[in-house]
Amino acid sequence: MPSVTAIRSMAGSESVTMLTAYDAPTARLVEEAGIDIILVGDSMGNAALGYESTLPVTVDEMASHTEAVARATEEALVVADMPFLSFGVEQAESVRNCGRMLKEAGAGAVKLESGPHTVDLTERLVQLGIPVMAHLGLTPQRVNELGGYTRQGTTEKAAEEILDLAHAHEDAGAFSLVLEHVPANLAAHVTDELDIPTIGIGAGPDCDGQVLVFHDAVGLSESPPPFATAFGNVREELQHALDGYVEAVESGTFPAEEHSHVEDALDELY
Ligand SMILES: Nc1nc(=O)c2c([nH]1)NC[C@@H]1CN(c3ccc(C(=O)N[C@@H](CCC(=O)O)C(=O)O)cc3)CN21
Ligand SMILES: CC(C)C(=O)C(=O)O
Ligand SMILES: [Mg+2]
Repeated sequence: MPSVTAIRSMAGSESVTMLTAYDAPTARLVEEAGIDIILVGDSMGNAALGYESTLPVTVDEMASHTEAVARATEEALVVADMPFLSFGVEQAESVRNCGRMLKEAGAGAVKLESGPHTVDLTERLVQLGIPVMAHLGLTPQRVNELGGYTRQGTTEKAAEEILDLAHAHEDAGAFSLVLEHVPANLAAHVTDELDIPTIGIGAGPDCDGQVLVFHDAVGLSESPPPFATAFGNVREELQHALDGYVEAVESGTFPAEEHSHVEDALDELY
């Protein structure tokens, strides 16, 4: 795994690449592509577990999927995305939940959807040896408060708040910062101001790195966010394969002779 120190040192020089993965075979593919960081995102709530949002994802689910990803990963840094209310209620409980991801699940760091309430927690986690990736801008766990997945930091006041919180989390010891669905000029400014790398999603081209949800990036999502780009059409490929399977079974062309074994010893009997 690249250390979080290696990731931190990429700020301003190399591009940091990050993608989500929620299972072992996906993690293997993502790693083979040379991705720096694999995020076991709580987006698995909607992308893989069939929930409407990320809110129902549990600590046990995150630990289980992080374990699967970590087992399949050798080179990339594995980051566990802490689910809604797994942190922030009480500090001791937050620390234990985050600690589990390193101690039991094999992650190298955790990500917290950040706000004024995560500054002290970030500092405490870093003190204990739990590296923290911060996340500002659109924080989807606040969807009920926000009323939708809308662009954040669009007024001077909101932009200043994001900049201040970015500084506060860097000072608290976060090793990197995700900026989600914010204006490109704000993201560029935050990137300029911080020493730690910024990793953008819907935040323009001037962050130190980029992240996307795997399903969006490969063209598997039915309704990807407007800021995502599909670099392939995996959904169509899968549909084609599945249609082919159904067709072959129904028409009797699968299994063919080469997929079957006739046992000579049984030939006389049956
Ligand atoms: N597959 C997937 N990709 C993601 O990037 C992602 C998830 N899932 N789940 C958690 C959050 C939710 N995200 C989203 C989802 C929708 C919009 C979106 O459609 N935004 C529109 C409409 C906003 C509104 O009015 O509600 C926009 O124009 O901003 C943005 C980010 C990003 N995250
Ligand atoms: C999109 C990234 C940043 C995320 O938080 C997730 O996948 O859950
Ligand atoms: Mg997330």
